[in-house]
Order: sequence, then C-alpha cells, then structure tokens
Amino acid sequence: MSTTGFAARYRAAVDARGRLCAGIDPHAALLEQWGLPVSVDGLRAFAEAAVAGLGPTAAVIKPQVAFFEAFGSAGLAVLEDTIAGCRAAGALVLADAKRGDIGSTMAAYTTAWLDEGSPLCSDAVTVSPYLGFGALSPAVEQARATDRGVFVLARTSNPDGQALQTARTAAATTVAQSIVDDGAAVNADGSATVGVVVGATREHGLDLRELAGPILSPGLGAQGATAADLASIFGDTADLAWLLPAASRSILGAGPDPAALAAAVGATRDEIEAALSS
Ligand SMILES: O=c1ccn([C@@H]2O[C@H](COP(=O)(O)O)[C@@H](O)[C@H]2O)c(=O)[nH]1
Repeated sequence: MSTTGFAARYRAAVDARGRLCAGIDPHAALLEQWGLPVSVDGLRAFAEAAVAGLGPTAAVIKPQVAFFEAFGSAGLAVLEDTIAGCRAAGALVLADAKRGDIGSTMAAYTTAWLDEGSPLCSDAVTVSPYLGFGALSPAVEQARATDRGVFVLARTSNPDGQALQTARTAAATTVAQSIVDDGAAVNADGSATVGVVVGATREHGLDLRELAGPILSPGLGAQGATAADLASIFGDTADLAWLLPAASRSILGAGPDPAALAAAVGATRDEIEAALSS
C-alpha cells in the first residue's frame, strides 16, 4: 500500500484509531435532546462537546456543513472552530459540503475547502460529480498537491439516487462505476487523492477493488445499516483496508457528555473492526 500523499495521512489516522468516520450533524432534534437551544449559542455548545468527545477518538470526523450553514455567517464561524478543534485533536476532517460546479467556480470551492489559507480548510471535502468528473479537476489537483482528499459521490445511501446512479453510460458501465473508475485513474499514482461515497444501506453493484482510495460508507445506525452488513456488502467487492464506515446520529445520541460521546465512538469502531476482521 502506498505511503505517499493523502494515502499516508489517511493510513496513519486509521491505523491509530480504527475504521470509523464520526459525523457532527447538529440536527435541531439533537440540540433539543441535549437540552440546548436551537440557536447559534446552542450550535456552539453542541459543536464544542462533539469536538471534545470525537476529536481525540475518531480517525476521521465529518462535520455536515448544512447544519452550520443553516445559521448563516455565525454558523459558519462555529464550523471554522469545529474544523480547527478536530484537527488540533488529531483527527482528519472531512467537510461534508458536497460541492460541484463548472471548473471556474469549482476553483473557488477548492479555495474555500482545501486551501490552507482558508478558515474552512479541511483534510478532505465531499464533492458531487453531476457536472462531470472532469469539472472536479481544480479540487482533485489541489488535493493531490497538498496531500488532501476529495470524496466523490458514487452510490449514495438514500434510495432516491438509484435510477441516476445505476443508469448505463455510453460505455455500458453504470454511472456510479464510471465515477469509481475515474477515481481509480487518479489514484494510480498511489496518492489516494480520490475517495468515493458508497452507502452501506444496500448492495451497490460496484467493483471497488481497483480504487486504491478511501470508501466512505454512510448509513450505519440511523439509516438502518449494521456493521455486519458492511462485511457482506463490501467483502468481495472492495479492499476492506480502505473502507471507512460513517455514522452520525447513532453516535451523537450518546451526548452531550464528551466522555459518553467518546465511548460511543469506541463502541461503534470496535463493532466495525470486529465485523470486518471476522
Ligand atoms: O450517501 C450519502 C452521503 C452522505 N450522507 C451524509 O452522512 C451523514 C449520515 O448521518 P446519519 O445520522 O448517520 O444518518 C449525513 O451527514 C448525510 O448527509 C449520507 O447519509 N449518505
């Protein structure tokens, strides 16, 4: 396995902390469950507890940008501090922003999420390939140059994406498989710059064995997928060393005590590791 680029940083994090991406999704319902107001003050208290609990324990932390954007500029200020806090605690930060646009606009998104000078700069960002994989080039090239990652939506965990993602391209592969193959072509340099998003909620019908990059798999817990599902869905179709299962609400429900959040991360990770190594 390569030890260059994002690959080296990703491998170091997962080797030290295990295969889990823990989400920070400050849903209004979770704020209320934690006894917090649905306001910027509540958002900040939620995020600070989440950073304290998840930051030192999870390999990768995925703030869901939408929940911060919902509070406007004050919410984005909380997101900036959340990203900085997670990175300072030793976790890799994957900003779940799902950006994607024509190349010139994509360059601006790239500056926002992958340029060290930006207060939102993260270790990786999720992107949408609906404008074409090539339109993502500014992000891919910046990520490759700075040992960061870009996670491209391929086969999402929700049922709504089925028709589009399993449609056949002119080359007769599915759209989702074409995204995986485009990512594998970038990763042929050993950098693991491109990860893909493949939900854990169903069979995906993809061959992920040549990707040589991380496979973010949301859907554990609140969306119904289990650790046991991971082994059956990905066991024959992927290099499990690259599998990065993700859970948000099922972990955050243990809050607001940071120690309880850390314990939930540990328990979820241990369940995943046991399922994937059996
Ligand atoms: O296919 C996808 C892509 C992204 N997500 C995001 O992951 C989390 C899942 O949260 P849970 O609480 O664990 O359900 C959320 O931020 C989604 O936007 C996804 O679920 N599926």
